[in-house]
Amino acid sequence: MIAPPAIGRKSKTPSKFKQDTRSLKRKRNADDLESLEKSVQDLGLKVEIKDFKDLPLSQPTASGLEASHFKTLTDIQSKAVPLALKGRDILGAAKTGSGKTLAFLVPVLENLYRKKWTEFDGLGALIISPTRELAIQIFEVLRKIGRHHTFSAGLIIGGRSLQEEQERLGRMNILVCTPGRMLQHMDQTAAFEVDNVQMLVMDEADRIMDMGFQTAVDAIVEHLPKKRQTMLFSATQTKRVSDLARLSLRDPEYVSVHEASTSATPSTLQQFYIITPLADKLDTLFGFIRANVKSKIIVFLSSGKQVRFVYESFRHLQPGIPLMHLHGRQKQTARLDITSKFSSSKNSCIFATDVVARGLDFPAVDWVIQIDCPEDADTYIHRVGRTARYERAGKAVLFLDPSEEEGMLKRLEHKKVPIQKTKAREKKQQSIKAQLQNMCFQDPELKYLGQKAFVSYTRSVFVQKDKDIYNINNYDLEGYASSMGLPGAPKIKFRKGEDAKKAKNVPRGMISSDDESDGGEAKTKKQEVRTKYDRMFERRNQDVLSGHYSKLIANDDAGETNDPHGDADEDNDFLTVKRVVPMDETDSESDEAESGPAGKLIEGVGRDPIVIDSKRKEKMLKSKKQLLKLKENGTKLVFDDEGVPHQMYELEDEEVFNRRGPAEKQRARFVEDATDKVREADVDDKELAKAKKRERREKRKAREAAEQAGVDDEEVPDLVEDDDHQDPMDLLASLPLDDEEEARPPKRAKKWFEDDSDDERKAANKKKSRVIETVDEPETLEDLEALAAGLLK
Ligand SMILES: Nc1ncnc2c1ncn2[C@@H]1O[C@H](COP(=O)(O)OP(=O)(O)OP(=O)(O)O)[C@@H](O)[C@H]1O
Repeated sequence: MIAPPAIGRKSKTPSKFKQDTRSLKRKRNADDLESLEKSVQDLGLKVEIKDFKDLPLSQPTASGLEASHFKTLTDIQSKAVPLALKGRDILGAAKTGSGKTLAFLVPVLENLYRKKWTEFDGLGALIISPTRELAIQIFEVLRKIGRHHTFSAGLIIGGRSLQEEQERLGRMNILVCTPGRMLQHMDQTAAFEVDNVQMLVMDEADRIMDMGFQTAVDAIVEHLPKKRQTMLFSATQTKRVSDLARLSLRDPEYVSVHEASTSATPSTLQQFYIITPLADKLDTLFGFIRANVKSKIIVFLSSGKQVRFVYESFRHLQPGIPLMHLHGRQKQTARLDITSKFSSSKNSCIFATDVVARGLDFPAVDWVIQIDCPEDADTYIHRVGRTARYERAGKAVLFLDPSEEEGMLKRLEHKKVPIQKTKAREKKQQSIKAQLQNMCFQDPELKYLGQKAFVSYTRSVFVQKDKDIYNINNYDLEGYASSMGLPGAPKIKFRKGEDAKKAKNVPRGMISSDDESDGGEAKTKKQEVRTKYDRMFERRNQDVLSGHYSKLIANDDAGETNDPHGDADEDNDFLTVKRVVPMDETDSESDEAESGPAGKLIEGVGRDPIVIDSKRKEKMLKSKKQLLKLKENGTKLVFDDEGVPHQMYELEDEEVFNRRGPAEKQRARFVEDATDKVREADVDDKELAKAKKRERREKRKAREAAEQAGVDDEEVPDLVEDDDHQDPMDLLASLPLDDEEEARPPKRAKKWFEDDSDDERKAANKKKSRVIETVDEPETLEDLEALAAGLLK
């Protein structure tokens, strides 16, 4: 300790005093750090620590926790935090909603703090999350409990320009990121150094280690220093997480707090399943939502298209509760907006894909409904984990097709998931089939969406690995299509050997679509007799669907391929029907629709047949003018006196040609003759120009003389040249130059965003204008990052 200044001594100057105070503070901090480090070393691992105040934590973390109202530790926290503070590698597994986020964030802040990490030390901790939403959530918790620290923290999840992110990266001490984006930066951002990273954390590690993310994670880990602390957390510990050699964990501590527990899910969670044939599940779901309008509900579906169809159709049916939808193909801004709206809502129902299944912490969710069976028991556990979080109560219902019951129950039992059978109340059941049919008839876009949803659902079932649960032949697909309001089930051919998990993570565009098999053709019941109504229905929708029609309707002649990316909204390559049509088949769409868009090869004269493999070509064929471009150019012929046609330029007989001398001489003579002709013509032109000039001068003189003499215009012979005789050169000279085109309205620069002034213009051009999609930067993300700067004092 430094002794206080003795009384009576000569008082110090203010600057000297300031210096002393600073060094005093520094010394005290060093002492504090030393004693903190000692406390951490002495921390016994046998005693269970209940309160955060009993942990050897720095003042900034302690006050951050207190300000966020975290007092007592959860089970996973009390086991994992002391170990992690001591620098041990951790493999943590604990039930959903049990507080894993703090279990790694507290050690991240503390360990960097004790290492006296500053902005000059660069990146100290990297936290990887499988989804953007989860990354944002982790970042928010970090911001809350780290508010009194001086570290800088960043969120690297895409959604803004790479360059913008690059500028920030160099300054970050703690990064929360998604694997793909992180890897992109490691490869492309020169100033981004990861050599100093002390801690690597993976939240929802099993998902990150899933197929698809594996390569990205491997590459990231390769960039990181070998000597570091690694922590993996998940709600379900799978074999893959235990396969740790590739992550170079050093003698990791397995912290699995609920291993001995009789259930893998929180005890406050009530779980039910209901047997509902595929063809009835929309009815059952609607009945359920109608009966629970005063609740907060999450409904899980298998694909983005399923989500969109159910959302759009239920919205029209107005069940009496606010509806939302969330899937991976929405823009980042929309996703953030919806997530926060659902978080703050009291009663609402959100339709979602597994993008929200992991880690997301929505407060006070009453029900989790899984209308499409999850791909495995782990996914089931993560989905139901969105309710009954941190000691709250919650309920979950799983819809099972009769064919899925046995297999799924076996899997759940194996994973220690207690679930009871229940039944929907007959009274509450309500069929919405007729309404959906009517809606699809009225709204072709909805019908199209339904077709896509049907296809993506069928595909999702087909690609499932667990054939004990999923067998495409067991489902009543025709009945399902009809329950969606569709006039029939689109026929689909599938590809063999697809992996559902892999397909989920692989980026679009990486899939080849041509190795198809007849494998499991969608089971369609006996061909129903098509009524007049059916035909009318199909015809009515052709205008809107024509572009999509060929992709969705079965075609036995032209091959169809199945893209495993049902989620891809614009997956035009999903069912691509390559048609070969004659060039003049422009009006044949309706006929074709009646008979099915069968592929025909019509050979155009002297030209290859046109293959319609893009929207652009299809559009082109509709316009005669455009079509002309595709046609062969005509040949101009000259007829002689006998009426015999000749080409415009016919080659002279070689002998006649040779008789006139060698080719080189003939060429020289031709050039000479041509030069003479041009010269003569030039002389004539000059003569003519001179004469005209003279004439104009004379006319001008005569006009001036007449004006001086005071003669009326009428009396003067017509001296003004009429337009017909105007000199073409003068006329040319009078035309505006390119850059003088003031009269012409300037072309509007292309805009990729809209501003306020656009509103007025749009209102004026309402009918004509095309909607320009806004490509806004995600506001909430910016806000978040601005807030993160709060960490950087
Ligand atoms: N010590 C604590 N005291 C009070 N509340 C806590 C504590 N730790 C976590 N919570 C709260 O519990 C909820 C769940 O925490 P968290 O999201 O970390 O769970 P999780 O285990 O990561 O869940 P999942 O496996 O679903 O990702 C959060 O709302 C969080 O604020």
